[in-house]
Amino acid sequence: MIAPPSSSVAAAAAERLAALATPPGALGRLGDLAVWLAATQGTVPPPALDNVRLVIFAGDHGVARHGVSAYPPEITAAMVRTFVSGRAGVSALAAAHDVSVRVLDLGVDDDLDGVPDDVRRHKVRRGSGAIHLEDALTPDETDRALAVGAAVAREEIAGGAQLLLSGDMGIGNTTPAAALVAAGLGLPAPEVTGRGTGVADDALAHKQAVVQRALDRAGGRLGDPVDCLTALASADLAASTGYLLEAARQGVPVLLDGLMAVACGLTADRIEPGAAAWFAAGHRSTEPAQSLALAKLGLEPVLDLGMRLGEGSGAVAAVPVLRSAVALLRDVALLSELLPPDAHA
Ligand SMILES: Cc1cc2ncn([C@H]3O[C@H](COP(=O)(O)O)[C@@H](O)[C@H]3O)c2cc1C
Ligand SMILES: O=C(O)c1cccnc1
Repeated sequence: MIAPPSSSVAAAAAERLAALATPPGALGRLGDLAVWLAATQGTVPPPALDNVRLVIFAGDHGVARHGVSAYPPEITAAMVRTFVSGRAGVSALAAAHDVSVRVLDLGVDDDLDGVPDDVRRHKVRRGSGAIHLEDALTPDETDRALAVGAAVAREEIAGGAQLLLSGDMGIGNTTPAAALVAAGLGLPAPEVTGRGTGVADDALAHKQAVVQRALDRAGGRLGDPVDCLTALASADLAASTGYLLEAARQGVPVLLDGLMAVACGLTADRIEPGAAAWFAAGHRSTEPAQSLALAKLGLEPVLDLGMRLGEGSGAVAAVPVLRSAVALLRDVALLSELLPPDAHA
């Protein structure tokens, strides 16, 4: 069981919120976020969020060669190069909101020649198994990927991260992510499977069948979250899970993104219950499994913009809202400062 953010700091933050020169409740969810951020940072008011870091976990998925995505797997390596050159969707958002971006290859099916060593040196394997036919990983690869993710979280925390974000890149990855959510929630494939990059109706029906075959193949292992990573996930999703788990263990808050981040967050909370108390949800994705998993974790998304990009983009887009919450709890006067002591109602 992972210890939750400090309840005494949360109480002190709620007291300050109630004393601000605003009507009670007038800040809506910004007030709730400010209290949560204060509790996770351990101080009232919380510090300005100057050090926000995104790590993108990249990898290929054997299932992507089986008609589950609207795009070919070669896009994965091409997008890793695009993150490195700072020209992806999430790069634009991160630059606009002063969020650092680090991309790591856990399982891209390409050598990524010429890409910086920090990106390449975390590779666990080239491509993960096609989950409807075989396990994604060996148990040893799962353990290694979890350990890589945890080590990366510790590195980012040692670098001063006040808030961590995780992003994903891997054509086909909405299929294993949906399977992880189905396993965690005990739901059948049709309820969790979405269109990902935008597959048409016939491909969606096929994708549902693929997810169901993967769940049936995993069988008795669905109750064990680490076994689920081995059977149903991938090196990149296992590493992302290890990263989220370690952030929670270290008491550093995480802003989750879309389906992949939330599927990994759900898996992290299954591995060590209580992890989700350190997570907030950046946005609501169009993928049904993401909303189902958020509901299970008790997380209400900050934004609901119809986004379905991944890469960490929905989390980065929500960072200014979290900074707004902090600014209010830090910088607004107290009602008691406005009025002489005997003028209170
Ligand atoms: C150009 C491009 C950039 C992306 N950036 C993130 N994704 C997103 O789409 C993929 C998941 O959807 P599916 O399971 O349908 O393949 C992942 O790579 C995810 O990060 C992208 C997809 C494409 C095509
Ligand atoms: O939920 C997401 O983040 C998502 C959805 C579709 C495709 N890529 C990512």
